[in-house]
Amino acid sequence: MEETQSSKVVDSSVAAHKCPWTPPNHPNSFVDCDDFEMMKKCPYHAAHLMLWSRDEKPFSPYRLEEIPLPMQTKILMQVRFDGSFGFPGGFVDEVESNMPSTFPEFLSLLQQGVSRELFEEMNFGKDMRPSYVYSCYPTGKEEQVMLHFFMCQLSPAQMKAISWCSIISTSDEVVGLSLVPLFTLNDGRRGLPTFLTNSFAGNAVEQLLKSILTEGILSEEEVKKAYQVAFQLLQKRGAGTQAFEFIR
Ligand SMILES: O=c1[nH]cnc2c1ncn2[C@@H]1O[C@H](COP(=O)(O)OP(=O)(O)O)[C@@H](O)[C@H]1O
Repeated sequence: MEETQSSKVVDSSVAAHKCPWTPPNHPNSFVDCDDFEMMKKCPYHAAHLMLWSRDEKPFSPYRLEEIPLPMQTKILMQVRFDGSFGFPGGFVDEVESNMPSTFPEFLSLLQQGVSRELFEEMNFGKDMRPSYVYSCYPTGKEEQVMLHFFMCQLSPAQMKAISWCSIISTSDEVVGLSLVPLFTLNDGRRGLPTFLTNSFAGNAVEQLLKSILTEGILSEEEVKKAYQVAFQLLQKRGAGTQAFEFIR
């Protein structure tokens, strides 16, 4: 099909976040989408948000002295009611019931939706305007959900405040908060590889890895290695590779 220039979303912030590498052996294929005409045709839209911060001074989380390089970055994920990990966010009903005609309006609704979800789930960030990263959809599903991903960099103080805010949140969809271990310990498996063997909602693991790469938090080599070790760990457990067969 021929693409017209107008149907393509031309947005420099999207190009800036293009992932240089897609995880191999990705059993669920999620296809990147930057075509607004296609987005408009999709009946369901969900938006999720990665909150992260960069501390000036490196720190060793969990008082583990064996961490080869102390962490400087914190990435927040949540443990959902179903036991899987994901980012704050959810379905954005506003775009489903009233699809705007332009991409900027559409983005603005998604931003409002994801901030509203964040506030509901974590009691934080009501008026936040997070940056758009990219959109994609899962293939091979009858009911199509377009997944839109946003990021917002917080100050270290805001990041600290979040855990307090979430304690008083009344949401029953979130059962815990977690920082992502952004290191691999000397045995080559504890840390990020082990974290990646958890179950993740939607394409959260891909969103996480893309963000780590595009923000230069870890090198491509480190991310690839962690992903490969996680995959081997799951196979060794005889548990298949469920963590990579994302939950919808
Ligand atoms: O962190 C995430 N990243 C990507 N997709 C996710 C994440 N969490 C949930 N999803 C997917 O987004 C859609 C909406 O799920 P979610 O549980 O967030 O919505 P809800 O809270 O509005 O019910 C589902 O298709 C789910 O698989």
